[in-house]
Amino acid sequence: VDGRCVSVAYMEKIWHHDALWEEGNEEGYDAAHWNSSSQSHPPWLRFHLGISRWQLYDHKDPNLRQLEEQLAFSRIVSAVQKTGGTQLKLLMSFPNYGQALFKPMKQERNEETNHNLYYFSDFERHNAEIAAYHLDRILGFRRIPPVVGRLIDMVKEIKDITTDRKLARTFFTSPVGNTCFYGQCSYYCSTEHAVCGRPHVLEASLAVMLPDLSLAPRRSWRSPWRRSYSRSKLAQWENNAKYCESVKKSPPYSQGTRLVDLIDMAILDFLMSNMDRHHYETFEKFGNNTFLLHLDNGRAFGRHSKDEPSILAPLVQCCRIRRSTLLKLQLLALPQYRLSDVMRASLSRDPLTSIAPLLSEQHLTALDRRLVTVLKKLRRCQEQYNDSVIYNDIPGHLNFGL
Ligand SMILES: Nc1ncnc2c1ncn2[C@@H]1O[C@H](COP(=O)(O)OP(=O)(O)OP(=O)(O)O)[C@@H](O)[C@H]1O
Ligand SMILES: [Mn+2]
Repeated sequence: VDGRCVSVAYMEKIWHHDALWEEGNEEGYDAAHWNSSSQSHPPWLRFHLGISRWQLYDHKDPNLRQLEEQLAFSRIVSAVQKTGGTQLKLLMSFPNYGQALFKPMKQERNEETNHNLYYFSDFERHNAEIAAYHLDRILGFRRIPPVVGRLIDMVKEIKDITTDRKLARTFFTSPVGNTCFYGQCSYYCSTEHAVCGRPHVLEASLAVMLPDLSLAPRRSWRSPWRRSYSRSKLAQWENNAKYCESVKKSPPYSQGTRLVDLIDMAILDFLMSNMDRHHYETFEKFGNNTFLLHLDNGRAFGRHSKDEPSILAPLVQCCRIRRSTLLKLQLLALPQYRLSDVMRASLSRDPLTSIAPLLSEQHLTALDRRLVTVLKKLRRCQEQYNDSVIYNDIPGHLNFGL
């Protein structure tokens, strides 16, 4: 039983729908002449079919470039608000039936999140979604769906084509003549928090949509290290240094790779300073023995001048790490593979880099500084617990220590 579960359901849907699509085409969409040969599949479908129990896409997946290109350049035929979640998001569709989750630019690249703002009131950043995808891939996790940056014509690609009346009604022209809209959502969807173009061009992130929930249902898990979303209360893990002991004993953390996967996620979040990881998701069909989806990274990369050590609590309190992750971190700490350099190079392939680098140099420097911190914490772990720190997911690998 491997990745096929998602795939089989998908193939069934495609085969059922082929006939329909070839008969009458919806407006703006291409005729779908797909068959069981993957050569005829559009990139988003190849992405869906390639999702496995262990990762979203393969290390050397040749489809990734094509998928990114589709997200960046394919014509947008539909844009409607996506319900669920707290901040404004749009669901965009392409002529080949591919779909993407759109998040608009709300903050300038060099702006740091206000220090008096609680993490749960922070804005989401389009560049954080993009940078998180690159970081996750560089760390070898491949647990974030591909995201690209794109300049959107708010009039031609949203207002003029949307069938979402509620969305269309929130468009207005600002005092200086820029096109703005605010949509409907539970936070920041008001004239004061409108998203405005220059004059109607807007930077945004587009993340490829995962397979529909009806085909590949997902389970949402509360993180044991989630923060208290109250200004006055502390969470259990903040008071109890032995907290990990109880987590380790309780399913699903007591078995398989769930705990080290959670620690991987904590390392990713510490590097990009994301305090907002209250939940994570898995594909239901893969059961408990599967990778964790790292969705919703918009609140990462808010501050470069400050690190947030508490994000590393799962690592510090459990003192455990996958060997593959450790080796990757050690590699990225070497001068010739420096994390900041690899990130800069990787991000430079995103179309929005031509407007401005997606992460400022200060954010890149912060990545290197935080990586040193992670390795320091691991060394301290090994002084304390020796060999039990490394979870050997690469059998046959010789142990050279830290
Ligand atoms: N690429 C994706 N494909 C499919 N579904 C997605 C994708 N990214 C996010 N989602 C779903 O959309 C939901 C809302 O997205 P997201 O968490 O980014 O928005 P949000 O407004 O920040 O939500 P919240 O306030 O609950 O954190 C997520 O819980 C997730 O289930
Ligand atoms: Mn969120």
